[in-house]
Amino acid sequence: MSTVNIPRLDLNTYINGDAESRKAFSDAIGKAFNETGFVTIANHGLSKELIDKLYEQVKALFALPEDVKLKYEKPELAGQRGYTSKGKETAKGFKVPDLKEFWQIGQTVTDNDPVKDQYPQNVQVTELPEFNTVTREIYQKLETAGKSLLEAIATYLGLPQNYFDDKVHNGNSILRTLHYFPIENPDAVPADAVRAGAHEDINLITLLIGASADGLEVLTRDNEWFPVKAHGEDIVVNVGDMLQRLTNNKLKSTTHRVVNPPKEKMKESRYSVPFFLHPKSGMDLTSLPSTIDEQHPKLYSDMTAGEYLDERLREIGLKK
Ligand SMILES: O=C(O)CCC(=O)C(=O)O
Ligand SMILES: [Fe+2]
Repeated sequence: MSTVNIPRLDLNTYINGDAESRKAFSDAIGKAFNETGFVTIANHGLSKELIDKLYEQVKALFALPEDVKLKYEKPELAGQRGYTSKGKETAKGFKVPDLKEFWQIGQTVTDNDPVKDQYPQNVQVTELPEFNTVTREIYQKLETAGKSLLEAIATYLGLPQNYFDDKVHNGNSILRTLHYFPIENPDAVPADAVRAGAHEDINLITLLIGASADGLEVLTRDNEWFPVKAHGEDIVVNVGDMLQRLTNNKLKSTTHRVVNPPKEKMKESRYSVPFFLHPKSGMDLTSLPSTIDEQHPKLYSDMTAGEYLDERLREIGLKK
């Protein structure tokens, strides 16, 4: 098996570090994003207590009766808020849906904000008030950590440190709480059905809580699947297609998947919570001129983040 550069980086050395530590952090995240598209991050600002509280609520949510969960499903919102039941999302290019159910929480802005109309209201779980509050807190903390990571990436790309700030301020990010449900009858599962089929994320970067549970794998340059292991409460951060597009493939949106457990563990649930960091829909994703040259010809057409998201949601079956 090939070795893969997924370094463990300490975000505190960037946020509170001197110029030299900040540069070292930018260089390391840029190099890893160029080579494998993945890093793990320690000291991200989320305490163990907060993460434990989150998972307690996530488990309680998915343990609600089916009919209660279904009343929160909003196909008219393309699954972007509230509940998405089993069998709804299919990875691009796959025929069989993923073996998962999930709940999504979006951005909240003040009533007079120019982007207010673009964001549907979040769906509140009346049965679990604490679910609503803890996921809001997690959303805000991951958004803050994500902004620092984007600063470091901007520096690596030779852009002003604040390049992404106005683009992601009040952006269209999504917090997804995921339940990969127990498989009661492994023999009845179609051979090609997996927890999450091989895919790339749509957004700029993804911050994932809970990847310490087995199952997440990345596809290496040698076309081999390599397991991602996070230490303790560390989060996993990876490049999405929007950042890959902006950088004309200099930063790689690496294909990843979540495999099914061995047969004897199929009756166990797996939970995870990714935060898909999106910009506002108006962000221009035209590849940066500095990433285009004779060796690296321009690969993508020019599009805004909003146009691109629409195209992708149709491809994965969430938008009709
Ligand atoms: O559950 C995981 O570990 C990863 C989930 C994922 O890749 C996604 O939802 O895009
Ligand atoms: Fe993903």
